[in-house]
Amino acid sequence: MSGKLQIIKSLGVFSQACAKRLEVPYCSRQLIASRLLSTSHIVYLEKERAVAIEAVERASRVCKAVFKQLVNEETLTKKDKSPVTVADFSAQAVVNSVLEKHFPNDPIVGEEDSKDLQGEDGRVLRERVVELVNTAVDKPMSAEDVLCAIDRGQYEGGSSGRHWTLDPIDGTKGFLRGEQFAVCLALIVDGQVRLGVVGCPNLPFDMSKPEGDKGVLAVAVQGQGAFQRKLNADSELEQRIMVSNVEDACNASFCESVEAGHSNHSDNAKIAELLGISKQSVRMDSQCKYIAVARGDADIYLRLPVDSKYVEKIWDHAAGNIIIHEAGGHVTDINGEPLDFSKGRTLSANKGVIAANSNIFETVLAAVQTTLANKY
Ligand SMILES: Nc1ncnc2c1ncn2[C@@H]1O[C@H](COP(=O)(O)O)[C@@H](O)[C@H]1OP(=O)(O)O
Ligand SMILES: [Mg+2]
Repeated sequence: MSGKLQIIKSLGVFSQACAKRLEVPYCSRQLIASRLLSTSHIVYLEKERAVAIEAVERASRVCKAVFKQLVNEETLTKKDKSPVTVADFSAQAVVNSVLEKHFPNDPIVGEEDSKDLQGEDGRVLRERVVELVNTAVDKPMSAEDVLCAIDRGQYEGGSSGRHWTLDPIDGTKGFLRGEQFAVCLALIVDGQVRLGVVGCPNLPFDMSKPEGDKGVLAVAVQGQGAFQRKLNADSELEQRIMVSNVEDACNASFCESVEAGHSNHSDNAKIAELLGISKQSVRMDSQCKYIAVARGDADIYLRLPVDSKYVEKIWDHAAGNIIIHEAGGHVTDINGEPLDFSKGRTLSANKGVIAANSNIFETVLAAVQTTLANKY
């Protein structure tokens, strides 16, 4: 069989999904095939994309169930961190077991390990996690299976081969406040992020209707654009998302961490002043900020260091980074360097993060560098 024919045959299983993303009606397989053949990278990572979406949707369902309980539960004070801990471990076990089923040889850099769930000290937490995980997987998992699944996340990362990186709940503070949090999964190949999926269970689907449907799944594969769909909805319909087209930085709006301990609010304020920005900044926890910029809800994401010691982790940025790029935006650190995901579990070659649309990026970077001159 010729190479061309082989590609067309292999299109059978996913041509409908591709049609959705190409924004063409689901039409003849031949038409889709001709489009795919003319841009052959579009078929790249199709299975990985589908599996990552499934994993993030399952884990998001688990997190959302705990989140709802936490928000409604009167007996739990928000100071009790155990619900988010249970959801965090459970989400990592669920994602890792989905990945293991489909890609048993792929290592995973995950935020959590099973230490706190071991032995008699970890028994209560372990039992709660095992029960929750079993609400979200097809095949029952024993306590041992769950601990093993969590510990598949201990890979050290690096610059060669492929691995996944997972933040099972990014924005735990937002989760506990009843606000934004995200399940974030990315695939890194030879040090480059190729696929990112972010599940935002509490983010309005349409920011102009903040009280409308909540739950967004954002996804991007390198070279294929960024998309959003409703999280855990019956429909798999996807909408292309794009960064804003603001051309003058003074008309832009900032998106920043709620936590002043994660990103320097006072430096952000100085930069806003320098750029002539008068709009109030949007404060939000987690990688939801990347999604807000990727779909034009805000124009600039600044994550400025609060001290010289903190080193960012790859799971906190990989998925958001590719989604911004594929939505037409730009991401670098405060020195204008691309985020380097080849250094292991951390972004040890970078300091801080700046994301914005391409029109204003250079102006924003210059303002950041003027403000932070010689500080880090
Ligand atoms: N000093 C710090 N600077 C930047 N990020 C931090 C710092 N301390 C913790 N974080 C991380 O910020 C992320 C949440 O960011 P955001 O404010 O945007 O929601 C978490 O993953 C958190 O990591 P950890 O979960 O290990 O505490
Ligand atoms: Mg995180």
